[in-house]
Amino acid sequence: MASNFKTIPIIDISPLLKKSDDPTMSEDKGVLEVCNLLDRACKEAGFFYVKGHGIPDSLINAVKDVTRDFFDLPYDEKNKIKLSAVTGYRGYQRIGENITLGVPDMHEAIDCYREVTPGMYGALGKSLEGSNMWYLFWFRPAALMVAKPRPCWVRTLLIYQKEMYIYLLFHRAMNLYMDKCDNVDFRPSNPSNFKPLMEEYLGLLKDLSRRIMQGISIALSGSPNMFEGERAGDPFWVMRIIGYPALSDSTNAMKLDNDIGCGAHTDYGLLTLVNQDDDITALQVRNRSGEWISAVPIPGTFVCNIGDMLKILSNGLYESTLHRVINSSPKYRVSVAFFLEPNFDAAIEPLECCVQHTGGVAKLGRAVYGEHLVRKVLTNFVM
Ligand SMILES: N=C(N)NCCCC[C@H](N)C(=O)O
Ligand SMILES: O=C(O)CCC(=O)C(=O)O
Ligand SMILES: [Fe+2]
Repeated sequence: MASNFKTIPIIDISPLLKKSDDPTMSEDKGVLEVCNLLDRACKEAGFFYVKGHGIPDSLINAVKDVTRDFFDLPYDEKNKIKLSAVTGYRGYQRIGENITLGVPDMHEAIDCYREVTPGMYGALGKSLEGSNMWYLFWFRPAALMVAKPRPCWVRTLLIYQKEMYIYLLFHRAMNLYMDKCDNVDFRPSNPSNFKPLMEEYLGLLKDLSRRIMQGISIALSGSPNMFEGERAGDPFWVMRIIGYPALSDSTNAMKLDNDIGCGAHTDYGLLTLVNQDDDITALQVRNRSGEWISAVPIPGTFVCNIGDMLKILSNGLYESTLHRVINSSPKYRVSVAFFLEPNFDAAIEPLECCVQHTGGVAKLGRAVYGEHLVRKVLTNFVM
């Protein structure tokens, strides 16, 4: 239900954050003002900037710096944490590996997901089983061999599932071991603070996005905790660490054929928070008449947008707006997108309060979030 918006609103959410632990928050005047602004933004654009979010600028910038450091590494180094089916689709994807609308995207990225342990979500979660790859392991190939198909006599002993289990345990043990060994020879120094920095950031963004969801609950005339419990009380999350080559980057032959950093798409979950480079305008948002409106960087803010699951929950009152990225600047652009999602196994359907606000009929069908995500992930890559 997006409108013909020309600009993306900026919302100071500090009054909402101040009251997020207060059970009577929905009676607070300051909170209600923020919720009104959220409601308008979610109806009109499905996009807004948030300021007054409390995440220090120094951390926001350090996350982008470490991202740039990673993508500056030679390709062979980056590929040591290569994304594949075996890693649960976590890790590094080179330029052109992610596909949108059938076209290779001109970005490279590290995809991270909440850890999925073997059997955690049964068959639904199988393809995403794994934990994130924060280190460039020189002994990772050895770990991968544990999970690779073996000669027949071994295969009869170790069926794929067992191999996977061993691999995941090994991977986790390596992570624990690496955490303990600061500055030991084999520990890559590139970038040395990658994991602790990203994990600190993740922790804060999970918390922040859940608090914004409280505001959205109130905006939808529900209780502040409408998204807790079975819907998103144990939320899944996704983080994409992304780099977009500069227009003039002649090292990238594919760039000649396609200048789209990321093709037009909607996000899959509830709410996305994008931390983008301050000096390059590249993210574009589509309004109802099909015009592309730039989400010009505003330092110190996050660009926030609605995902497919919140569109369903709101019975279409809020739009998961199409957006794309085109980096036509002569500089390499980085962004880090955090996605708050529902519980992995949540069955998502229009909320009663939203059905009432939209003519009394459920316009959108039910979806199991994990199925939606897995369907997307499995069609996003050529491998
Ligand atoms: N989790 C998110 N939003 N990922 C977006 C990735 C880029 C779009 C993807 N190839 C697609 O076609 O959906
Ligand atoms: O890089 C950006 O600004 C946005 C990225 C994005 O839309 C996504 O990864 O879903
Ligand atoms: Fe997106």
